[in-house]
Amino acid sequence: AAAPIGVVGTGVMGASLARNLARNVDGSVAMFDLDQAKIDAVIAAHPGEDLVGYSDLPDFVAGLTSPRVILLMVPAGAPVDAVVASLTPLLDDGDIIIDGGNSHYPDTERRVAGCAADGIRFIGMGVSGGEQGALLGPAMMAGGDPSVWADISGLLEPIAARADDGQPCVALVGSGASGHFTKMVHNGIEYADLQLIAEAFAVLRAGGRSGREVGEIFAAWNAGEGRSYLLESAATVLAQDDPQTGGELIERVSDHAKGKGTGAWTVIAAAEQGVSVSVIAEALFARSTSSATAERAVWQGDAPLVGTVDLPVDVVEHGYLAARSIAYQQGLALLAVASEEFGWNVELSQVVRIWRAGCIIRARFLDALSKAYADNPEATSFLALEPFRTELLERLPSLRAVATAAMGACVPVPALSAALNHQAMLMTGSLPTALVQLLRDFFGSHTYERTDAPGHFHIVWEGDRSELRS
Ligand SMILES: O=C(O)[C@H](O)[C@@H](O)[C@H](O)[C@H](O)COP(=O)(O)O
Repeated sequence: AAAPIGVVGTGVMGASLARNLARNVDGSVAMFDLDQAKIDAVIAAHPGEDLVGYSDLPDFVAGLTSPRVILLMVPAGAPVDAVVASLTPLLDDGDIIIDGGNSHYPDTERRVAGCAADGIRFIGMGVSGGEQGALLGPAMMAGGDPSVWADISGLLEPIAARADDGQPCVALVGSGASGHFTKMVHNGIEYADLQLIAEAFAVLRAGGRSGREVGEIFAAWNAGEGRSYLLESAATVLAQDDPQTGGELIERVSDHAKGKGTGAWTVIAAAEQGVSVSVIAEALFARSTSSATAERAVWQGDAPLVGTVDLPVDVVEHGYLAARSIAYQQGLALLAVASEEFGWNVELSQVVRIWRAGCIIRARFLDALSKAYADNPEATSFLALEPFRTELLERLPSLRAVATAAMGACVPVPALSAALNHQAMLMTGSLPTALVQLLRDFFGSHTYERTDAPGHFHIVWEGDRSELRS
């Protein structure tokens, strides 16, 4: 019998999603890969799972029910365009292509329009959760036409992660490329939280603890209000022995951090939208600096600056939690501004509801956050809403203590301090950026605004220094 859905790509995510679908949809799941051996390997490894493999694209397309639903799980960029170009001539009006990879949202906008011209309905959908998530229940953020969603939601809801209230962590978050933009922001927040955990790790280690001891502290934090997948994962990996030396694995892992692009895209989108995602940006640049081998080598001969940091563990915990909430707020602010800019009608309560399970940035506080957004859909910042406002104000002294102590001991904490600086700027009545404005007027006649009169003003700096109003 023909399959209700087909998956292109048998990599980690593609194969895991196909198997998850095979367990949850009525009928078989078609899988396509140019390499028949890869297909055979996946199917042979999972006998009894209703998977049908193809390495001939026309056969694969013919093996699908109509309207055809094809989920692409291939690397972002040219591979997606190549598959779409091969599929298009084989598909009929109304057939659906879902791009489930980490595609860049402008590419998705282009592909939606391109496919529409051929009568094909293209939808971009962010999928989060890694291999285990894809297999057992990912979080999925789709963006596009509600009529397309109506045709695919029945296939996707059964495979999605379930939050504690039983709701599937999948939805149409908005129109256009909002699905991939939401996933990009998810990844940006992931970058920030990974870096914040790494900095908390460095501060606790600078207090003379071993990696294993810090792991136990993270396990304790994970048992509390800060509960999250990344804290749980940090506790797990820090408890890992090195299979080669028997010592702590963390001691043998290179500190050169890599990235595949979604963090950079988030920072670029934020710069274009005029939104500060400084915590995410510092996390991105920390990866760049960690991998600046030649420049780091220049300083390796000099005496290390790093001193010791002696702080109560709960102060570090509260500092970390404050910075984490600021990173989430920065990401969600970017999503709100972009949704406005592009007319996507993204509801933040819906996005946060999806992030409660299955995805990498899932965390306990998202339950309360999705409720807070549902009650306050127009909220500018969730940190202005209770209980988050009071929590942040209570934790800010800890964030200041951690950032100050760390910087005093030259333990690099770019993300923690970015969070502190960002919040401090929001809470400061008059910022020194007034001088930036005046200097821009001085060297570039860019004009400035006054706090006591509407309009734009300019000083005739090279003349009689009179003030002109425009
Ligand atoms: O949500 C997820 O399942 C992950 O975010 C996933 O998408 C992937 O692991 C990231 O792309 C890693 O990104 P970097 O390689 O850039 O760290």
